[in-house]
Amino acid sequence: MTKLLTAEQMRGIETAAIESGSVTGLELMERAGRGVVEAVFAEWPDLLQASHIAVVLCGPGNNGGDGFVVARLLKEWGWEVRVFLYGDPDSLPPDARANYKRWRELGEVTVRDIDPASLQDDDLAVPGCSLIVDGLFGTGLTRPFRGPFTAFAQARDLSDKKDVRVVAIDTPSGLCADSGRILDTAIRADMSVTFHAAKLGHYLDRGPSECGKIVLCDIGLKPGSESRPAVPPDEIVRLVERPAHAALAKRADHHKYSHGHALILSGVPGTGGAARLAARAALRIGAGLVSVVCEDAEVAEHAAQLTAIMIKRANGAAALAALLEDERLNALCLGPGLGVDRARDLVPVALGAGDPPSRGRARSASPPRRSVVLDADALTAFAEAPADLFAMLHERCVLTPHAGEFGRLFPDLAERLDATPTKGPAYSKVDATREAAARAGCTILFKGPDTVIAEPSGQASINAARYDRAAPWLATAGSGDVLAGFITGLLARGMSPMEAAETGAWLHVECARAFGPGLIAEDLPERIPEVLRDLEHAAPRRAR
Ligand SMILES: NC(=O)C1=CN([C@@H]2O[C@H](COP(=O)(O)OP(=O)(O)OC[C@H]3O[C@@H](n4cnc5c(N)ncnc54)[C@H](OP(=O)(O)O)[C@@H]3O)[C@@H](O)[C@H]2O)[C@@H](O)CC1
Ligand SMILES: [K+]
Repeated sequence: MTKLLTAEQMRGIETAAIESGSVTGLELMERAGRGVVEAVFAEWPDLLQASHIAVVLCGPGNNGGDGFVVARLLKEWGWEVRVFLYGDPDSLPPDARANYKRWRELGEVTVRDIDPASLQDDDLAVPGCSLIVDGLFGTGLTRPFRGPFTAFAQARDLSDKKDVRVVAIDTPSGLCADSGRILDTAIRADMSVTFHAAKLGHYLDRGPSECGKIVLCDIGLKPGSESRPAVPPDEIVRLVERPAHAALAKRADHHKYSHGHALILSGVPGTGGAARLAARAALRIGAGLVSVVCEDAEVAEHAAQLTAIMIKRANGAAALAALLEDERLNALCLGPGLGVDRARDLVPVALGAGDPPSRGRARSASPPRRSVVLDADALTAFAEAPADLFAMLHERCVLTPHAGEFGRLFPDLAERLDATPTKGPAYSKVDATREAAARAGCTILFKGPDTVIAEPSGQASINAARYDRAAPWLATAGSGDVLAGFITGLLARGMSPMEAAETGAWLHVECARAFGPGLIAEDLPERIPEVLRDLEHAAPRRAR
């Protein structure tokens, strides 16, 4: 499991380790600085071949302390190093001050007031500079600050070397470690070296754009003891990773009904393509049977296009309710191409929230807990009255909003997420998705390149289509319909909502990456066989 931490969680782990006596803060800082230098040489081996010139920008906290360690190590390597401290040397925290003093035995420090009005940026134009080290702010960024960032921008622009590289210590300064949001302005790094575990901000929002490449440096912090972990496991956000092949494999002794029957509800004639995309995705991901549900007038359109996928007729809410008396139909998908009017009629029935409104019968005492994915129009249909939807949702539901749909159902959360952050830690997409899941009472998958998945218990994960999993071609019409279909198919196969959402999101990105440029939504389900084969080959071989 790849865990992602908040700044506070990281401080908790650091404090627990120091208090246990297993390590000192000074040792951690030394390992952090050394890790940065090793990462620089590993990433840019040409810098090893001769001595170079570096500019090291240090801030008023321990991030600055790491900067002084880096400066010392580069100097010992034979480099010429120019160090700038933004802050008062006498106010540095103890470990940073110790490293400031060690550096001062080797070289000068240009001290700057952190008041931007006093900046003398010309000094930063260091001829021949090959490397800029950003040690201004890390996990302790609490508010927007422009001064050193202006200075940094000038250092980069004024450098006469066009290939000057920028390494950020822990996080690019100005980037909120918890949310990936920028407090006013940020340094853009080519590489960010972070310690013990990546932070949420490395993967959320603007994080991936500002961090360059992420390098994880082990500074020897041991996990907390099982009985008293420094961070409760439930509070840790996970990065969604490659699913186990066993979770997706089919057993030889199973038949099609062992893998469930997924229903995809479709809309008026001419809009059925989205439902067919979702249905194809559900079938490819391994649902035993998949049916598109439509009204009489839409049968011809679907029949002309579908073969393995069946067609079931249901003219209106009462007919759907009758259809759903068959309990083998265990997963439903509503939304892709459904139309908001039809969604308003059918969503309550799909959720087992009583019979169709027109019949007016009392709500069933124990509605069937069938898995239901709501996407697109099925979400927009409740924009005027989200509470009505939340009252019907249950624990087997998954909502898959993009940012616009999220804003329609959770306008207050979206507003907080959209507001310009004025202090750190800023409100994050993880915060918003967790609150939304708690309010809705079901799993929420909040789409984007930084897809966040959360369930009402607070468990949360990020499926990042960034860094080495970037999939820009996923931004194409119908891609969301396919994702909804993948999740529905996995639910039909018996996965929990959280597992289905995570696995579906991971496979969605993997299929896009397997296809590459030129991808359209139709291509995504067709890549599933290749992706499943790769998973099988990556799985550890069983002992004979
Ligand atoms: N945790 C670990 O295990 C390890 C951590 N390590 C390193 O420590 C880093 C965290 O150090 P940190 O906590 O001292 O925070 P840091 O980012 O240096 O900034 C705090 C200072 O900045 C100030 N300040 C903030 N915003 C400001 C603004 N806008 N404008 C002006 N000032 C502002 C803030 O002032 P205050 O808010 O207190 O008034 C405070 O003085 C971490 O990222 C990693 O690099 C490693 O050594 C290895 C082990
Ligand atoms: K930094």
